Amino acid sequence: MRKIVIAGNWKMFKTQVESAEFLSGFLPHLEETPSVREVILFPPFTNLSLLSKSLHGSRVNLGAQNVHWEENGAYTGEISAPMLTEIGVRYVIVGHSERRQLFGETDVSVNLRLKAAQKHGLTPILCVGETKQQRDAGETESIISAQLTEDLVDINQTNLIIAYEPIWAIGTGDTCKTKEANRVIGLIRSQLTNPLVPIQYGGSVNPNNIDEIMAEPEIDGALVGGASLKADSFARIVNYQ
Ligand SMILES: O=C[C@H](O)COP(=O)(O)O
Repeated sequence: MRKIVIAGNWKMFKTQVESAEFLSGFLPHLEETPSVREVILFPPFTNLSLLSKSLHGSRVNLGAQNVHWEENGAYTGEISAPMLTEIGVRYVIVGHSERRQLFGETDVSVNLRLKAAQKHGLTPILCVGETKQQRDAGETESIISAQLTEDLVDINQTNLIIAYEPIWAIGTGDTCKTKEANRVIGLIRSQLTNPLVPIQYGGSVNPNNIDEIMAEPEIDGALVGGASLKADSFARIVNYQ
């Protein structure tokens, strides 16, 4: 059985006060959540310590939005895996398209980050996906295949989650059709050596489309941006039917 993983990526949103407000609205809803669903929050780095304490004893896991491959060094603005594990972080997003497009991360550095995460016992969520231009040119499969080939060199597939995030669907309200997301996720799975790797869909997931998305057989969860910022909205997603 593959794991179901529902994750909220807060990106650069929420102060500590706002995070605490979110938790007081969100956590009570988890009493209804089936225990097989893994729930993860990815706040900004500045909120990790606070959430680590607040989530202690709850069923919500904590994740970071990125990790550097070195354990320490002169890398201004970066955070290392031991710094994250020390405060109770268990998951990390690697290769998000915003990191690739806005901050110049490459498949080479994505691979290094994945290795560092795994070496220190973090479970990475590797993000892959195509742009609108690439999709229109019929390049979806080849782009994703190339990303997987380069990103997964020497990566242990027993401690890995993948998120298929078509870039044109992120933050646009233009969700990928569920059948199409299911098809692409099936293709991703066919390229893996471990058939049990959970593969999420991400891109304009919201309370109105989550039931349909999760009804697809290949889709093992969701990586949610905007709709994870409000307690009621993310609770409805986590408690999909
Ligand atoms: O990491 C999350 C994704 O980028 C999706 O963001 P979104 O749900 O706001 O489209």
